[in-house]
Amino acid sequence: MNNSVITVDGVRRTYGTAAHSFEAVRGVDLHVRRGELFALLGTNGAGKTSLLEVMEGIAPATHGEVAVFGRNPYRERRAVRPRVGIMLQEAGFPSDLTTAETARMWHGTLGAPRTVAESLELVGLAGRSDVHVSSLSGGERRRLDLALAVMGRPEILFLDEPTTGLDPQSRRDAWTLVRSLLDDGTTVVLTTHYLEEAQELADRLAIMHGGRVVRTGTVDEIVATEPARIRFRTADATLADVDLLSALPALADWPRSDATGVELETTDLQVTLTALLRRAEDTGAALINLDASPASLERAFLAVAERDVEAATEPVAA
Ligand SMILES: Nc1ncnc2c1ncn2[C@@H]1O[C@H](COP(=O)(O)OP(=O)(O)OP(=O)(O)O)[C@@H](O)[C@H]1O
Repeated sequence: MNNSVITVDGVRRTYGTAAHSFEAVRGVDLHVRRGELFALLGTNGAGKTSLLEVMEGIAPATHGEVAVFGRNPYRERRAVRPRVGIMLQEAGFPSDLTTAETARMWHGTLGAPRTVAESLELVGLAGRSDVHVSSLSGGERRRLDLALAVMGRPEILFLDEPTTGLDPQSRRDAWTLVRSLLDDGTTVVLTTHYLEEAQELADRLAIMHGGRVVRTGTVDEIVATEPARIRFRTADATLADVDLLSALPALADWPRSDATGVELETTDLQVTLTALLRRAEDTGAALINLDASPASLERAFLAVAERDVEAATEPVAA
């Protein structure tokens, strides 16, 4: 982990005090490597923003340690902040300034920034320079946030739901910009609710639920933790019999069969499917609406949300 630029070690974050406290982050360990895009996914209220704010140095951890470039981002903010770019979920710009005035104001606070024109150009806002922030659309405001976050040529860029509210084309333009920053060596930490976004951009990701990281790895590694599925209907009683189906190879779970059809979960789609097709051929039975689908990041995400409900409702640690 020598190339880690961020390490998070046993981090907890509690809001409020005593009887009214709520522990939003419940002991997280992770690291982010130089030059990678690390995505934080999670259910609503999972603790992504709470954790991100600790990594950004906006808030201290209640317990545990965070190091960014080997320094505490909260206590050593002066050393760390100039090297990072932050795009919050809500920026709150003065609405009576124009886009260009807002960008110029931010420009004045930075060390060796990109020009205002270049920054606005990068996010496709060059043509909106003279428009008041109050007149920008929600998506345009997100793009202005992004322009300011990248203006200081950060080594690490924190993006909290950067493409929420963007239309599909603007979202893809944002991905192109993020990819070009990665090509230039920028490290990116991003939270998102768009699994497609994580799939497109992330080198590694963590799925949070109930204040904890419950899955971490590459997209392929996380998807590999989930079984593939085979579904079909059949008029043949033998093929729908769960006891007989349970003898199929590589099943991950007991087969399910009801009036709507049969569902099989398998750790090896090809092996199970081949055996099923052979059995259908031997008996001459038709497999109606046969559907075989590999595991997906979406399935892994939904499984986390379903299986780990207890983690979310567990009492707060003292
Ligand atoms: N200032 C606060 N005071 C008390 N509780 C808070 C505060 N901020 C957040 N929380 C709670 O902490 C939990 C985690 O919130 P957080 O915003 O970190 O989640 P998230 O994963 O970013 O959620 P979302 O995907 O909905 O944006 C939530 O239950 C939230 O209600």
